Amino acid sequence: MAVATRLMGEYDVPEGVDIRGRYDEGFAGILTREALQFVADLQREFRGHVRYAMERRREEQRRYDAGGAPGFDPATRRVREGDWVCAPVPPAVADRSVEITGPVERKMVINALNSGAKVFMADFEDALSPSWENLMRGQVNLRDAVNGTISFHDEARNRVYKLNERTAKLFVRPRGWHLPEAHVLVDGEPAIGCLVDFGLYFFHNHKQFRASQGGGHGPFFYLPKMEHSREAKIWDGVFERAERWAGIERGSVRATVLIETLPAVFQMDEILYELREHSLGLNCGRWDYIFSYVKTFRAHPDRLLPDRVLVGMAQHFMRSYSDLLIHTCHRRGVHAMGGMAAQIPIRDDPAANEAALELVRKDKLREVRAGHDGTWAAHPGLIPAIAEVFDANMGGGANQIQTARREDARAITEEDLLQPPRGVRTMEGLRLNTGVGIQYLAAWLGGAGSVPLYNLMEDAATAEISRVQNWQWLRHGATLDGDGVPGLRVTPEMLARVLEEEMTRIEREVGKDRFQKGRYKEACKLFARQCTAPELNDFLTLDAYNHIVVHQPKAISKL
Ligand SMILES: CC(=O)SCCNC(=O)CCNC(=O)[C@H](O)C(C)(C)COP(=O)(O)OP(=O)(O)OC[C@H]1O[C@@H](n2cnc3c(N)ncnc32)[C@H](O)[C@@H]1OP(=O)(O)O
Ligand SMILES: O=CC(=O)O
Ligand SMILES: [Mg+2]
Repeated sequence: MAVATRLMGEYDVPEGVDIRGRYDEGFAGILTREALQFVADLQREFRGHVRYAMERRREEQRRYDAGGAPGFDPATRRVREGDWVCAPVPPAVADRSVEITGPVERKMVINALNSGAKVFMADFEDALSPSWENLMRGQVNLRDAVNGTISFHDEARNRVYKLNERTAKLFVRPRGWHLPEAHVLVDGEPAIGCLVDFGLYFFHNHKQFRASQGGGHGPFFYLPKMEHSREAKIWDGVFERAERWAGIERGSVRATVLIETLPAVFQMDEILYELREHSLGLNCGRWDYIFSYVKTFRAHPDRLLPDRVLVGMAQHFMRSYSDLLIHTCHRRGVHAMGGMAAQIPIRDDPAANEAALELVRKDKLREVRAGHDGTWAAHPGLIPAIAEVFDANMGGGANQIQTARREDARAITEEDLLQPPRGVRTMEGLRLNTGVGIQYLAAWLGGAGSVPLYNLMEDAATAEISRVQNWQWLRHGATLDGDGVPGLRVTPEMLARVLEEEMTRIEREVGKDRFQKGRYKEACKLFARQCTAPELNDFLTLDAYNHIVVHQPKAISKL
């Protein structure tokens, strides 16, 4: 009988699975044979559906490129007009007034769970650079967090971090459908990243989570970047498959879907319908939504965006999206979550800090008055101010699902949702996009997926806006109409000059040493290539991902 020999320093994998990431004993506790079998089964069952859904995305984009636009689908009118509701919200998460988000980094996980927020969304997505190390450490951190054993020793400060008695409820955001996981091969192909994230987390945590956090429900998830209800249907199938495997009740797993692509705003009822037994509502992912507006209309020169800083929630198309999302969720009996204000605390300047806090308060006041049931905080320092605004304006309830029906939003039309944002385009806008884009990418290549830049939080979604806006302005030779210089158009020469000047400025700001040690030059090259590509690439992180994949050679010594 043939006996498979496992080499020392090699993961114990089931048939058809190959792990190409670094071996680590801690990671091996996550990448067990049984867990990998579960992940491989998910891949095999759903990869065909995902491939088809991605092909349909490309097909739709070709239609938009030919002059079309997204809209409500006449074929699903009955779903939109029907009187169905989603499964009731589990009591454990009825109150989600403040949710903190952050990457799955060990200290941050502890800080976020202790932050006083009702929910912590642990992020494998916009806030994480998906290197093998980050992903696997993230899984270890989440397992330890769910088990309640997580701790962290900050040696520099000689401070030990542990969980408080009361912690936020954990939601996990896996990557989007489009991202592969190059370190996990199933049947010779890179795995679908989000099924690795979901599968490993679910496998190791479902039991403990339901007992300690979910009150019999859970685990809970956030689902990013979907464009169509068929993609939500795949997730529904994944959840059902996981529930059957675990022998738990159908509808235990719950998820909030981010509405953060322009096509998805026309599919909100349909998305909730597909997930109606597993739904925990929708969230306004405003930053990716802006990115998606540019991407969807990349071939439409009449829809050029103004400066990034001017595309806020006060723009008609953004307000319409948030209002319709609230109406849709409340009609279906689930949470309508608000989004992320980009401001973060400014430690060394009290006046600037107060001004930033005031902007956050204003944004949150708009959200709660509009009817949102909760919102996101990027930083623990913002939680008291955000909680105060929500507590004072939610009428004493855990949420506004029954009290803020927003029937007026029924009148929102396709034109409202597509109306181009207003404002000027400036050289300063081009510079800011460029400087932020390069610095973010340099951080991402170095392993940090969310960073503070010029007192704002930047992550993959905000960086995408910078990239696609530069691309759009260049592609269509946009006129910079806010600088008082008539006829100033964005050209390849202008962008090349701005790239060079921004690199000089970044070097000055971060210092020669950090500049040399950092990955700024590589980031600049990548960012420039993305901004000048003849065809707009779908995702910055897809191109950049190749730069962070590290395949390990096979181990050599025997067990
Ligand atoms: C578009 C979207 O998708 S939004 C959602 C995705 N983006 C995010 O989740 C961004 C989350 N925020 C962050 O990552 C961070 O706040 C940053 C990178 C913007 C700033 O982080 P820092 O520079 O570390 O901030 P700062 O130095 O002020 O941190 C102070 C303390 O707060 C902690 N902290 C800051 N943000 C967070 C957070 N989101 N969650 C948990 N802890 C946090 C830090 O770990 C630090 O802890 P310590 O005092 O124990 O060392
Ligand atoms: O994920 C959130 C967003 O705004 O993008
Ligand atoms: Mg997003």
